[in-house]
Amino acid sequence: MATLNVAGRIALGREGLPVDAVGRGNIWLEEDYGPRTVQIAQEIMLKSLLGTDPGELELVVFDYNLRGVAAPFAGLQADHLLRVLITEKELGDYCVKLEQHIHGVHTVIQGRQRSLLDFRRATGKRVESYILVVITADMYMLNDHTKELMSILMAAGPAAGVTFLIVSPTPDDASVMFLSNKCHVITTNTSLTPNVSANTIIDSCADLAERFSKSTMDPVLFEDVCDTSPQAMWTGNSSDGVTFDVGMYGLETTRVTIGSNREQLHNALITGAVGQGKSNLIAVILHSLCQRYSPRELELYLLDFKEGVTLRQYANIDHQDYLPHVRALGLESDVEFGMAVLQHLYAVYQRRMRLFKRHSCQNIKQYRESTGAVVSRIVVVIDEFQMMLDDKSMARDVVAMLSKSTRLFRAAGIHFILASQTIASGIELSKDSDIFAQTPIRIAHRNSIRESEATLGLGNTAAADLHMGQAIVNLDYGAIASNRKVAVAWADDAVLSRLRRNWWIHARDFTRPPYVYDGTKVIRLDAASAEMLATRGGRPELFVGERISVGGSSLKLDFGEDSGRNMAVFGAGEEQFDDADIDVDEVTGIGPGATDDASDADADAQDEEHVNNAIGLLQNAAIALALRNTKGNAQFIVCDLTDADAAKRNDMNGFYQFMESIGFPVQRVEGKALGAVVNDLADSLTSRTADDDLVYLIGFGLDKVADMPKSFGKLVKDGPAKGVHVLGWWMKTSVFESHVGFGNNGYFDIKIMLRLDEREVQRQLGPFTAWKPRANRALVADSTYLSEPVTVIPYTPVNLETRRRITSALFGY
Ligand SMILES: Nc1ncnc2c1ncn2[C@@H]1O[C@H](COP(=O)(O)OP(=O)(O)OP(=O)(O)O)[C@@H](O)[C@H]1O
Repeated sequence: MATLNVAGRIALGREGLPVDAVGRGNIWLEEDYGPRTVQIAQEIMLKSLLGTDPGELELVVFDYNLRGVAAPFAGLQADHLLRVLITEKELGDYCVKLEQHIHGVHTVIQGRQRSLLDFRRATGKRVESYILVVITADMYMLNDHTKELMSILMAAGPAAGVTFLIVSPTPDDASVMFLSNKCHVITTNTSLTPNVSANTIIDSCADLAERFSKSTMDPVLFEDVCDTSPQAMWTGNSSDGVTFDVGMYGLETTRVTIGSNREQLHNALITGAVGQGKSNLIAVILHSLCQRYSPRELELYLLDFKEGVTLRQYANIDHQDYLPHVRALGLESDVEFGMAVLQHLYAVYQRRMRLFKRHSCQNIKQYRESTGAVVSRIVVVIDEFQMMLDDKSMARDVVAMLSKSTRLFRAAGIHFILASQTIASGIELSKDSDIFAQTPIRIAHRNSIRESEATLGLGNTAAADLHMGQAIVNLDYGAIASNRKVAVAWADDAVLSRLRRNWWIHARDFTRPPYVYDGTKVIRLDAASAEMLATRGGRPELFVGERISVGGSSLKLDFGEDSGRNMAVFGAGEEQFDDADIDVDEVTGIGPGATDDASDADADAQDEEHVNNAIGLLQNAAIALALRNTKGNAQFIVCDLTDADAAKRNDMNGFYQFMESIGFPVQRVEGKALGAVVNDLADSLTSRTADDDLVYLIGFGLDKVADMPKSFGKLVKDGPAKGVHVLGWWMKTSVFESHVGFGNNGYFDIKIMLRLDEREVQRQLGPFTAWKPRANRALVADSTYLSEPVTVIPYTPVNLETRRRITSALFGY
């Protein structure tokens, strides 16, 4: 239970002069410009602070006369318990804020008590907080507008917890009497001997800051705002939107309904500086939704553009249970996955709208009401969504897609909650942009004035004055009058994880775990083994990697006996690192004395950071072609010109052994013998018959071939239609071009780009192809089967574990 101490009345000086203070009355201390006045003012400030619970009283000081009145209190600034105003303009602006603050306190009290002090006492709750405004100025010199505003504030302030301490001469001057007569006046003649020293103040402030940091926050509990009882679980119907809980506004629970046809609030924006409670709020929103609606009524798509730690626990990673409402989870999302989710939802939107139309309905609510069928609401939460705009080359497309999504998808019951630390710098998200216009729900945690205005609207700086765990909830596009300062509920994971487990137990039989996308995860060929083997014996196919999509399907490419079915991989397959100091044995874990049988040693040896994607692409292409070949009519000829280090790191030995173990021993060719092999293969083309084996000539690191015979051009041109295909990796496209010869570039249908210059990419794939090389990504073009290049997470080189899994899928052991 909260203690509610407040320095409503203090005793001043050695004489113990009683004065009404915090939440009760204003004080006018007549200024005589001597040290005593400052000391008395400081004593009032200190006693107000010490008599009130730590953190419950904020000091705001406008020391116009430079009396140094705030100096010993400086230790409070870090905790936002002291605010210093420097110019008269700042005082004027602050008075406007105070007006809003007092208005807000009145809305909370709703006339149920005469003052905040009485209201707190009656309810026993820490509703709102107190402010002591200290002004040292010759009040008659302030401008009339400020004085008029102050007169209103001084009259209304104390009842709303705002107290003024004015240190100014001549309280009986006609030009200021309308102010001083709202105060208890302490004149210069009052017999008062100050009894606190500057040292006492400094020490007391240090102590106060310490107590404040240790004080239990007395948070609003999740259970206080959301009915977590089993009876309340999944009782909600999402036909007309979904309602989530946020926290307490005074004595009321703040709930927000998103997607209702009546209120027309379809999307939300959440902002807040680092550590001010954004992640906590998202957890509160998600769990209150999941408690209220069953997975049939509500589906979630959750994307995190940061490290994705909070979302991890909603997936069945390292444990069995998962959050059954979630369809897709993006941990460490990237723009491509963000866009893939939006595309996926666009398809859902189109399907739903077609369905509604068939029943002559315009939106989800009408459809549900007229048919009685259940169609879920979909809520998409994108944390740090502004990071989707960081890549300038894609920002325009992302904004267009987000605008479309926030504008259209509502009719299909799809709503967005966009969260961000910072939006002020995003020009694309300026207040006039469509995304903002479609996002009436604004929730702002503490932030800079600029961010507050960016979230709530020009002039609405309320978020700059919040404490951690508080938020301004505004359901009217940020209109100042609609600000509500809400104490956000505290999402204690002990409580939430119990709920999640319970939901899972109830839903595991009719839900699937969410699809989890982790942009940094290493994916290997075994992820596709079921698919690869299901149609074994069918047309030859290459398995390249995982598409960036909801569901993460594999990208496979037909590799049958048709002209052009050759594959070229371009660019560095790994980040260049300075390997001069790196001991290969250390990197691979294979000691000098270790066996040459790398296949056994490799499992832990492949340093995932340093695997080579080009090598992986070729290895995996060969394995997929071999695995799917049930006739046993394929020859694999490999020329590996990579250095020994790369071969070891990417376990070429293990690869050869595996090919042999599945019935396709690899014929290995030295670099100097490659020309002869190429010549022979080219010569053999005319006499090849349908009974001849398919031939796959695979070259790793072909840039090293200085004297590629001219017949290579003939081979790539005429080979595929006769069952002879080339799969090669070149670092440089210029070397590739000189190898294939003039006019033969087009006989490589499949071109895969890794780390190489965008100009080189454009030379191969056309001037409008955008490609920024990144770790763990490849751009795949297939001039026959893909309408445009596709970004994939390429399968990395096979390791022991992958080979075991594939073997067991193949042979059942
Ligand atoms: N409503 C609340 N009540 C009590 N404590 C809270 C509340 N919200 C946040 N906190 C405290 O603040 C800490 C930071 O909160 P949170 O992680 O949600 O901030 P954030 O804004 O998401 O930060 P970041 O952007 O760094 O992830 C929490 O660990 C918690 O201790």
